[in-house]
Amino acid sequence: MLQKLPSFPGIPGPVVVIVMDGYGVPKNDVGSAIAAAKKPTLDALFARYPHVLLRAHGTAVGMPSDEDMGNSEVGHNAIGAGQVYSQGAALVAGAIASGAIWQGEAWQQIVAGAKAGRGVLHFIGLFSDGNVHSHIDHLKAMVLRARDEGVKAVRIHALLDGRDVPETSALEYVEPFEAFLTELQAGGFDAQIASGGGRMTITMDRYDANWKMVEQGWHTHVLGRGEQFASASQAVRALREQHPGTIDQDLPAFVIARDGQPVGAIEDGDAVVFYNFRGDRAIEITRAFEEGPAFDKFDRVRVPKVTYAGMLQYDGDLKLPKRFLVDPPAIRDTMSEWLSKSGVAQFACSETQKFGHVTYFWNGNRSNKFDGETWQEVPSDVVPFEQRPWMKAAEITDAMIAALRSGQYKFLRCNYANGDMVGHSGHFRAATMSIEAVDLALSRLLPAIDAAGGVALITADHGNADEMFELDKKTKQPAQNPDGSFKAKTAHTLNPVPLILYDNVSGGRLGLKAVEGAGLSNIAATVANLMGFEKHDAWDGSLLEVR
Ligand SMILES: O=C(O)[C@H](O)COP(=O)(O)O
Ligand SMILES: [Mn+2]
Ligand SMILES: [Mn+2]
Repeated sequence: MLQKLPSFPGIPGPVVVIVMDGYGVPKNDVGSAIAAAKKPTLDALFARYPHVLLRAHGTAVGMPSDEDMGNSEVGHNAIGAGQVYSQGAALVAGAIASGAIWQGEAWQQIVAGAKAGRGVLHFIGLFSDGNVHSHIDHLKAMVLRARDEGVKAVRIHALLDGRDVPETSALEYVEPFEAFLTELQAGGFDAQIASGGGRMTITMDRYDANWKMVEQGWHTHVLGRGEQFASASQAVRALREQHPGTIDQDLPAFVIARDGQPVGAIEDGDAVVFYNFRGDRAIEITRAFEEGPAFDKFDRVRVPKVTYAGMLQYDGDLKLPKRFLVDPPAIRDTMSEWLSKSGVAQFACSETQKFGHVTYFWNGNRSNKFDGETWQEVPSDVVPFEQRPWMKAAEITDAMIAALRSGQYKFLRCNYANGDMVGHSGHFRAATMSIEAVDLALSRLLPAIDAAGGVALITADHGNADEMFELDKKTKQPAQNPDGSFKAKTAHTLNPVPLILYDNVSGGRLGLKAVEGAGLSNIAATVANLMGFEKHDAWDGSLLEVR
């Protein structure tokens, strides 16, 4: 049980944490869909309520360096755990640098598995240096090590990014990598890219939103079925010509073939490493490889008997995958666990695309609930979100209002996906509308919090819609394409995020302290204090000021 604060009994009603996914605060408003949006509710919040800025990127959320942007996993982990853990990106880089990864049983089984079969080791994963789900340097290190350990053939199944890195940057990764593999071939080692496709087209679905993507990925990587090309760089060029204006993340699948035969279908006796370290978009394909005949998400046609490993364990409760190369961060003492132990009934809600963020990531990458938690998922549309920038903001709000009115919950949390999911599309106008949808939602939700005698902390997990164009490094103005159009930016930003205390119950007693270096990990303690609890010892400090 958390201890009671001696000096403050807590607010009368519930505490609500509202995460506006992808809502950063930029230094200047050039290219900010947030600045361009009509958002009277948010404007009033910033004008009239206590607020501070929080760090949401780099080392403040456990990334290797302050050059690394934040992302939903590390952001929600930090909010939910109240602590900063070294995250997958840093853990994998460290395990490679120290060599610990090669000593691990999982890597040794992968190499032994490949050698015992046809001698083929496959790597499937996101092909960029975005460092959100994966890093291409990790892939390179594994290819080299496999060669040094005597694996005969490596096949790479490359998911094109354009979402955590510039939107049409695929060839900047593919071409040097092809050259790198060609050099290795000279030594008699057979390494090739075997298949691929845009990450939003195949394989990397999340939270059961669209298993068709995974089915298509299985057909591409495992069965070797699909449109054939001679190389990955040729595939990218040809597909761009066939689908003008399509950015990397949305490019169709491709298969590399010689004489009509796929060069890297996955067969019995092969070894497979899914080299993404982040779990949300790795779980479904992992299930397809690991589950037995009861698997019913799609018809796998053929299920090769392979030695399979994930880069990390993606779900600690489901033990998924069974074999993994690097231990995930051991996230302990989360806010949900300790509020649960303190008898606080908790409600969590988002739409499918962010549902796991506000439940599984929030709870330290665990898919099981703590006692007293209720989770509500609003099904997301399965469309490109620039076509529906309002997404399910209204329905999430309905669910939150109903939960508040029920009087059952002392702590509620939700995630509005809009700024992030629409921000990733690179569509400026749609992104402004996405922020307007969140603003409208807040205008309905906040009065319901007042009616319940509660307060809200309104924040975000990282930026996205706050910078919709790549900025020229020198001029800080939007960079231009040769045809004069602006270069859209689809990735997250390095900007801080707001923390607003919406409080109409304390009569002005409550405020927020501006603390140098404060970040997302300071929210849990702030929530605890608002409820009249001391923070857990493991949590970073509270920002609540009680006058
Ligand atoms: O998975 C994604 O959609 C992006 O790589 C990162 O977005 P998220 O961290 O906000 O989910
Ligand atoms: Mn996010
Ligand atoms: Mn995002």
